[in-house]
Amino acid sequence: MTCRDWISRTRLIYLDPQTARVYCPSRITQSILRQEQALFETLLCEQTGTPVSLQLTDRVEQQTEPAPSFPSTPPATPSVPLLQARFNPEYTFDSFVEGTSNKEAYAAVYNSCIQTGIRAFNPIMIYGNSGLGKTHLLHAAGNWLRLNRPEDKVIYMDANTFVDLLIEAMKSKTVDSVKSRLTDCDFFLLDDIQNLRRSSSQEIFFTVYNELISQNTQVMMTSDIHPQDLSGLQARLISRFTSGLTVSISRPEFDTSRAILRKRIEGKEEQIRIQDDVIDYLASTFSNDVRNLEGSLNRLIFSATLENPEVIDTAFAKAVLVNEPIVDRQKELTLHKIEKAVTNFYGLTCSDLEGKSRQKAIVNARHICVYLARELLHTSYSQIGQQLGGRDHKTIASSYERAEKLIRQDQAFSLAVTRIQESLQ
Ligand SMILES: Nc1ncnc2c1ncn2[C@@H]1O[C@H](COP(=O)(O)OP(=O)(O)OP(=O)(O)O)[C@@H](O)[C@H]1O
Repeated sequence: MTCRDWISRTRLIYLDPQTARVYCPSRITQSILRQEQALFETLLCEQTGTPVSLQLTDRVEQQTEPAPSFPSTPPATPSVPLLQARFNPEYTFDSFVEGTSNKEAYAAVYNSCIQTGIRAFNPIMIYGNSGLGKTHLLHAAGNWLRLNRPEDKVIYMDANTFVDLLIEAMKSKTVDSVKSRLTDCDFFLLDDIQNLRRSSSQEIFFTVYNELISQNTQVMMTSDIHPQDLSGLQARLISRFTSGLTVSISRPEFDTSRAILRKRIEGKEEQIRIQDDVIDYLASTFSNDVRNLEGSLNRLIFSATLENPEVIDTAFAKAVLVNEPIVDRQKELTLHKIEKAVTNFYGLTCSDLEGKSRQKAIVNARHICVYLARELLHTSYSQIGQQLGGRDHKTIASSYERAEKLIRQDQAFSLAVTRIQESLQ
C-alpha cells in the first residue's frame, strides 16, 4: 500500500492557523502517517505560510467540529516560513573569537540576549566590511536563544529575503497578514540591511520597525557600512537605525587572527601538523577578512592532504599560497595612496583635493578619489570626508553617486578611473 492509499482514508476535520486535525480510521493508518509527520507539517506550512502543527486522531466525536475546506488554490500568502529561522549550528558565541576589533559587537549582541525586561539598547546595529563575523553573531544569538530561552520567538532573515517577502505581499495584497507575522516575535534579526536601499518596500518596513520597537521586541541589524552612509534609504529609517546602539566590527588584529586560526584546528593537531610560524604567517598576510583567513588555512590543509608533507612549514605554506587569489593584495592600499594616485594622474596636489576649489578637473578628481576609496577599501563616507578636508558624509555620498553616473555617461571620466585603478595595482 502506498502513502497515497493511506492518506485517501483520512479526512481533515479541523483547521486553524496553528493546527490541522486529521481523522484516521485506524491506529495503523495513524502510525503510518505519523512517520511522515514532519514532511506533512512542512507541506502545510508551505501552503498556509505559517507553521501548522498536525494532529492525527482516531476519535470519531471530533468529526463533529466543522471542517473548513481547503482553498482550491493555495492562498496567496507568501510561503516564507517566517518562524522557521535556521541557524548555522557552527555559529555560536563559543566559536566566536573575541578581540579588540569585535568585542563591542560581541558584547552588544550577547548582552541583549541575556537581559530581560526593557531593552537597554534598541535597535542594535552592527556594521563592518564583508567577512568579519556579523552574520556569525546574529546566528550565535539565534542559537543561544533557542537553547536558553526557547519560549522566545526569534525571526531571522537577510534583507534580500525580507524585501522579496514584502514585495510578494504587496502583489498578493497580504501585507497586513505578513506584517502581523513579522511583528509577532521577541527578537527580530535582520542581516545585510544595505540591501534595503532603493527598495520600494521601505514604507512597510518603516511601520513594521516602529511596531517592533514600540512592543519592546529586540531588533538587531547588520550592515556593510555605517547606517549614516546608507544612501538610498529613507532619512527617517536611518535616524531610527542609529537611535539605539551602533557598533563596528573591523578587520581582526594579528592576535585575534591567530586565535581564530587556532580555534579552527583545535582538537585536530594530530592530523594537521602545522608549525606556529605558519599560523603567524597566515595571520599577518590574510587577515583582511576572516573568510579570507579561513580560506587560506583551508587551502593549505587541502594541499597538505594531497602532498602529505612531514609538517606544514612556512616554505610549504608560501609555495602553496603564492598564486592564490585569496592573497591580500589590497593590504597595502590606503586612502592616502588613492589620493596620491588621483593627484598624480591629474597633476594636482593633495591640498587641491582637500581644498574648496570647484574647478572641473579638481571636482572630478575628488569624485574619483571618493569612488575608489569606496570600491577598493570600503571606507565609510565619514572617513573619506575627514580625509578630504573635513567634508560631511552627505557631500561624499553624493560625490560617489556622481562618479557612478559619470562612469556610465562620460567616456573620458571612465577611462581616467580605469587608468588610476591600474596605477594602484
Ligand atoms: N571573530 C570570529 N571568530 C570566529 N569566526 C569568525 C569570526 N569572525 C568571522 N568569523 C568567521 O568568518 C566567516 C565569515 O563571517 P560572516 O559570514 O559572519 O561575515 P559577515 O560579516 O556577515 O560577512 P558578509 O557581510 O559578507 O555577510 C564565518 O565562517 C565566521 O564564522
